[in-house]
Parts: sequence; structure tokens; C-alpha cells
Amino acid sequence: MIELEGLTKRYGTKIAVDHLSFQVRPGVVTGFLGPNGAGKSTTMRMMLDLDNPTSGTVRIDGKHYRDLAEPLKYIGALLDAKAMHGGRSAYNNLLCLAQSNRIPASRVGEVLDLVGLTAVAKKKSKGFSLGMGQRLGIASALLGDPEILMFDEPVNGLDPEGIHWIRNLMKALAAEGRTIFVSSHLMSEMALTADHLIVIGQGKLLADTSMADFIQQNSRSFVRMRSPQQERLRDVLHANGFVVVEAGHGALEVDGATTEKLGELAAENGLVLHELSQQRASLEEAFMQMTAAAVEYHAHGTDVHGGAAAPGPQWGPTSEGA
Ligand SMILES: Nc1ncnc2c1ncn2[C@@H]1O[C@H](COP(=O)(O)OP(=O)(O)OP(=O)(O)O)[C@@H](O)[C@H]1O
Repeated sequence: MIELEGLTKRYGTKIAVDHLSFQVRPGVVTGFLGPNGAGKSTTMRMMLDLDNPTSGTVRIDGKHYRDLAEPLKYIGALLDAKAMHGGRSAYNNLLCLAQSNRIPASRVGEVLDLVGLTAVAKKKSKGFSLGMGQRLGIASALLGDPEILMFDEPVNGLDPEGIHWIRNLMKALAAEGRTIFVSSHLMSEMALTADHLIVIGQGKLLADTSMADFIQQNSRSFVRMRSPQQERLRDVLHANGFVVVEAGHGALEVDGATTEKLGELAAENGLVLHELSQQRASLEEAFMQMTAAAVEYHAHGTDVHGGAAAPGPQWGPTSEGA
């Protein structure tokens, strides 16, 4: 368990992290999202005592990081995969880390095997590709077999096989009851990996909620219908009080209804349907909807909503009521 209370970081007049309070719980993968410059890396650095908070606290299983005797056995982190000593082999990089945390040398071979780097264990890490460096960083995070793991952009530079591997690794580690905290800019990937989300914007907490609730609360959900008898279908829907939007290509979009209800209504009226499908926005659309006002760096002349069909933004933290 990781607990943040009122965590704040100022750089001069800039508030990078603004009174952040949340908990990262064991047994699930928690995604950490926010637009560029939102304060994710600063927050993660403070969690690992790599940066001092201006105010507020972070507790790792109830303790401050600097009070953990052998921190790698409590919390493993991949923050910057390039932080390894390039002149040392993959094996020696991990061995140094293991020795400083009284971790047996046999564990080095185990984690190299786990991340698929056994064949290049003796090679200097400066010759590693981005993906290999990322795997080495993940190996170092796993070295102490910690209960808590933090990954900043872990799929950066990984090929599809590597992305699949890290996704399953994170899920498996969470299923073992570990606390997994992961940031990523790849929304499609996050949607497949995370169960719970912490979203920040301009250093402030915007959401602390389950993935399903986040998408539901920040996007429009509707049923899409197509029929060769479109006009009659529209009349029937109107007569039954539904709000119908013409979506082009002969499709109608109906808000606030289930596919069951609309299918039955069509059948009662002898209407043929070619399509009846529940549509829900993606995590990416929901994310852009929520963070639109908190984006620090906009590209000029670009619609940041990317055509997301959604009502006006909802502000303030959302919560599962946990
Ligand atoms: N050492 C520093 N000195 C001054 N400002 C800083 C420093 N580190 C970060 N910042 C500022 O703090 C804010 C948060 O930065 P941070 O890197 O934590 O955001 P982020 O969410 O990780 O961004 P990204 O997604 O782009 O990596 C930014 O406005 C950044 O410019």
C-alpha cells in the first residue's frame, strides 16, 4: 500500500504537485494518468524519496521511504531505464544493486531469466536497444521481490511481444496481491492493463476511480441502430420518448437506452434491424474529456477532443466511494 497525504511540490512559483492525497492499494493494477507536465514523474520521484516534497507525506506500507532498511525488498521501481551504468554488463549492474540491498546473487540470474535477458547478461548495457534497456530496468525493479512496484512508462520502446509480456507480468504481479502503480501515455494499453485509475491535471487530483466508472462518468454512452426502415424506426423511437441523433450512413444513435429495450421495441413494431450495438467511448476519449482544461501544452489549430462525442466536462475528483 502506498499512501499520499497532501503531497505538494513547488519549483519557484510553479506548483508541480498540488496537495495530492490518494492510496494505491494491493491486488490491482493502478494506472497513473495525466497530460504532459501534470506532475506524474515529480510525484513518482517523491514517492521514492528522489525529490523532497515542499509539504505533505508519502508512506510505503506505513513508513517513509528513507526509514526502509533495504528499500528494494519493499518497493521496486522503473523510472528511467537509462539510469543503469552503461559500462557494466547487465549482470553486473544488477549484482551491484543486489549487494547494496543484501539480496543473494542467485536472484540476479532469476530476474534476468524472467525478463528474457539471460543470453545478453554479460553484454555491456550501453549497447542495449531501448527495449532491452527497458527489460533491464524492469529486472532491477523485480530484484528484491518487492510487494510494491512502480513503473513509469514501462512499455516505452517495447515491441508488441514485449508490450504483451509486460502487461501480463503486471497483471500476474497484482494477482499475487502486490501493489502495482504504473504510468503510461498509451491509453489503449492502459485500458487493457489497469483496474483502477488515478488521474491528475496541473498537479491536482482529478479522479480516483475504477477504470469502468471513469469511462462511464466521462463519456457518452449510447446505442447505435441501423434499419432498412429508418424513418419508421425513428418515428417509433420518438413516439416512445427517446432522444435520437442521426449519425449518417443510415445510423441512428439513441441515448439513455439499453440494447434489450430497443431490440424489443423494434420487434414489437415489426422493424428489421441491421445493427443494434452498445457504444461506449474509449479510455482515450474519456481521458481527453476530463483533462481538456488541465492540458498545459496545446498544439495550435488542433482539435484536442479528436471528435470525441461527449457532453460538457465534469470537474473535481470522482470516486468509487471507497
Ligand atoms: N526540476 C524542475 N524544475 C522546475 N520545474 C520542474 C522541474 N521538474 C518538473 N518541473 C515542472 O513541473 C511540472 C510537472 O512535471 P512532471 O515532469 O512531473 O510532469 P509529468 O506529468 O511527468 O509530465 P510528462 O507526462 O510530460 O512526463 C511541469 O510543469 C514541469 O515543467
